[in-house]
Amino acid sequence: MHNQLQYISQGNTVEEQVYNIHKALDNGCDWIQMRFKKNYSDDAFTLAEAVKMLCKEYLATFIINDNVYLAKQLEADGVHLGLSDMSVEEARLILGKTKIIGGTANTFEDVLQRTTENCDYIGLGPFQFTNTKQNLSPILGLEGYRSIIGQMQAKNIQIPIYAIGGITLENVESLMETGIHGIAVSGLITQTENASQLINQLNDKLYVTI
Ligand SMILES: Cc1ncc(COP(=O)(O)OP(=O)(O)O)c(N)n1
Ligand SMILES: Cc1nc(C(=O)O)sc1CCOP(=O)(O)O
Ligand SMILES: [Mg+2]
Repeated sequence: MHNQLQYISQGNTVEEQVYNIHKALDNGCDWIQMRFKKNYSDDAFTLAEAVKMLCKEYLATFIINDNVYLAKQLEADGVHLGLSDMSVEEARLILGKTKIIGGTANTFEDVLQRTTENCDYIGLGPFQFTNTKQNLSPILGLEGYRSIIGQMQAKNIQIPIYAIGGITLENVESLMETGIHGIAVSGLITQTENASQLINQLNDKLYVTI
């Protein structure tokens, strides 16, 4: 089963992105989503090459946001697709059966769609307000996760759910209690002054052994 903590990278330049991703890897994050909104530029290819090498060095999972062709070209471990990105079906034809294809969902109806499309996981959000992404869908909050995951359980839908959107360390335990599989975070890890302590604390709350 997939790791429970995904770092979604930030940075306006290749250098900023590499710095932030290296910091996350060097402090214990083992699943990177390269999210570089100049996605179809030469810089994106340069960045993806560097991130692929870093993830190989750290034995981390490497997926790319939006750009399926780049993921294919770099033989990344997979992609994350939003509801207005390439279809999961088309991405699966391009990437093949062994690659990870994650999909965004904002409602239970989206979850049903992602399940029908056979996504490997769902990024369900936004949990709360965040400046990291523009044009957010309606905020879900804890009640939103409880409602959607309750509907999933009623229909025995078992696709892994990752909460995303404005997540802080204080939110993790209550989010995990809703039944999510894990979390995807961006700003929390990018902005921390103590990445090692933060990532250890996040992992302690995520990988709780009963
Ligand atoms: C894990 C995860 N969940 C959701 C998203 C959002 O993807 P998308 O809706 O395509 O928006 P952009 O990230 O492309 O702005 C994600 N990237 N990762
Ligand atoms: C990339 C993304 N997608 C979201 C969604 O709701 O689909 S929220 C989001 C931003 C996540 O970054 P941060 O942890 O800094 O809030
Ligand atoms: Mg997208």
